[in-house]
Amino acid sequence: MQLGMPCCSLPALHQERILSGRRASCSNAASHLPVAPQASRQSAIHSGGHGRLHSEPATAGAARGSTVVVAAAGRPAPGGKRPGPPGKGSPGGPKGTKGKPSGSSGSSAKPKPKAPGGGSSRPPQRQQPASSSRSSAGGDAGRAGPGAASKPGLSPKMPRPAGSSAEAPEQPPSSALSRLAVAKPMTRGSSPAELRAVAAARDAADAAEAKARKAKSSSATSGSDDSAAAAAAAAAAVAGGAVAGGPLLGRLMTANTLPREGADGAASSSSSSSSGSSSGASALALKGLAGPGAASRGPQQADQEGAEEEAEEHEDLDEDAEGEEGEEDEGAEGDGFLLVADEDAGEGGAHDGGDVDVDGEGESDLFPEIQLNLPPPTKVKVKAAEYMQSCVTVADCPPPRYPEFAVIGRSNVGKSSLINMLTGRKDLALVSKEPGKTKCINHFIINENWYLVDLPGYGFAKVGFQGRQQFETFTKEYFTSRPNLAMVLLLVDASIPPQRIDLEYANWLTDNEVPFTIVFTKADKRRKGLTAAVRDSHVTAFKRSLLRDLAYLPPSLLTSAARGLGRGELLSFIAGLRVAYERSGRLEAIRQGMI
Ligand SMILES: Nc1nc2c(ncn2[C@@H]2O[C@H](COP(=O)(O)OP(=O)(O)OP(=O)(O)O)[C@@H](O)[C@H]2O)c(=O)[nH]1
Ligand SMILES: [Mg+2]
Repeated sequence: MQLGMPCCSLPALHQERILSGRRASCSNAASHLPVAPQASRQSAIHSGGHGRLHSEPATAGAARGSTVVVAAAGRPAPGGKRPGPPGKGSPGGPKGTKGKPSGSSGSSAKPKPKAPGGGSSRPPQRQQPASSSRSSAGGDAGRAGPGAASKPGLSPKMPRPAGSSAEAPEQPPSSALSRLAVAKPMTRGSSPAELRAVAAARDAADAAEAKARKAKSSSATSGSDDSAAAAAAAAAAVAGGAVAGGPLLGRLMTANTLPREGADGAASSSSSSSSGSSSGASALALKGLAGPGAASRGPQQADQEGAEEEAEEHEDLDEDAEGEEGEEDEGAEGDGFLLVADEDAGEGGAHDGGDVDVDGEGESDLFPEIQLNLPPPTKVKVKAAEYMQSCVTVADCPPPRYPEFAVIGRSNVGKSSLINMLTGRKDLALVSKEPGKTKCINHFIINENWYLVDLPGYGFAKVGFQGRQQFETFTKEYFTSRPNLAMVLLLVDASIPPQRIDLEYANWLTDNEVPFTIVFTKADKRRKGLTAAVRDSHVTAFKRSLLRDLAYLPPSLLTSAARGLGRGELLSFIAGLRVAYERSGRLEAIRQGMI
């Protein structure tokens, strides 16, 4: 399968003027992803308990979709409601070494180094505090972003209104793109009855699928046509979906009945099929992400592989990161999730969200994870990775010509480090022990055909309310209005228990139909009391907590920027998303000004 091809040359890209505010019109970056949420069950990682997330009435939640989100991705339709930013935002900033603040949306291409936002002894800072970026000139930095904040009904503290299920995203106006992925089975606020219905639907789908497989295998010997069985399975799934969440859910669940790749990589019959039709799409997801077998080889398992490695000081992180320029990524196939090694304590300081209560009673160990219709895993080589610019408004971002992947998470969770690890560059993004380093929307162009974006972290108390508001505002505005945003990587520190602010952020993304994938970080960390098992329990607890609001979990994987763990897996996942994105036609629509 061919990975995304450059639609235009880099020079051309640089010459193009920065897109001027086209935000809200775009429905959603992910809607185009040929994704299909799926209710496959994953074995769970046993953890000791789980978190109790909100104080909100347990509206059981519905599938809010993360799953859906992931799959669906939609952005709130104009006028749609956007719950206010969840947590507290924190400033952050990539390392500024070379470029100039985005604001330079100007036509020019290469950003000039700008004074380090806080810079220090580091080389030229490429990033600048929001307020200083050009966009800020436009008045963005400190203003209440057009995003959520300015929208009615938004509340910076994310608790979503109970019964928000009714907030089902509106269909974006005349979107020429497939909305398959936008389907949102259920939304938060679903009643317990709805949840039970979802569970029943899942069971029905699973049963139907099993039946179809059985029929297929028997037909193989009997020579009978298995299409009837498959159809029956699909029908059953649809029926289940209808019960649980309506037609859309049924549609999504239908995907469940499609052949999918086995956990071990045993390609299913349709693994190479083209996207689009459900029948052709390989219903499988990347190994270890959402596939049925994922469960068995989930993050936890990853631990076992590298569990004994020693943890490293944060400062040494870069040195340990795997991959050098041009290095071929290994492990995209087969090795599944990575990792883990061990080590020391958390950096402290950055969390102010508070641990989530963990109690773990009675929750199922089976985690229903969304399944994406992506191409088979592939090895990815990062041949080129360059810093482009920094800005604080969507209007000042680079032209939306390529699929874009943004990294978000609490301050100090390892966003910039992950970018360096993925690209195999030590100093592409600015890393610091001090929370709040990244302060702008920093664009990096990879292989000249996709963007990686580093964002300010949230939850950094020291920034103060106003500062958090600022960062949150433009960050969320970015999420909800960047037309080419293909996927958000929500980083969650696996070395600490679930943090309320992370859960809130996940809910916010879901509510706003921003597709996201959870990337657990710092899998290598070890300290007293933090063993691989404890780390796994954090991962499990986080997932369980999410399931209190979502019917399905978004894809997730475990990583360690210090060890390079998860690099191949994540690059492969991104490659698949890029292909899906291209096929969706959304980029083309953006290019043609349709979105
Ligand atoms: N042990 C370990 N430390 C890590 C890992 N990833 C990041 N760190 C350390 O965590 C600290 C913060 O890393 P950053 O990449 O700057 O975090 P960030 O999320 O970009 O932070 P802000 O920009 O402030 O929001 C640094 O000291 C890193 O070395 C990891 O995988 N393992
Ligand atoms: Mg950073």
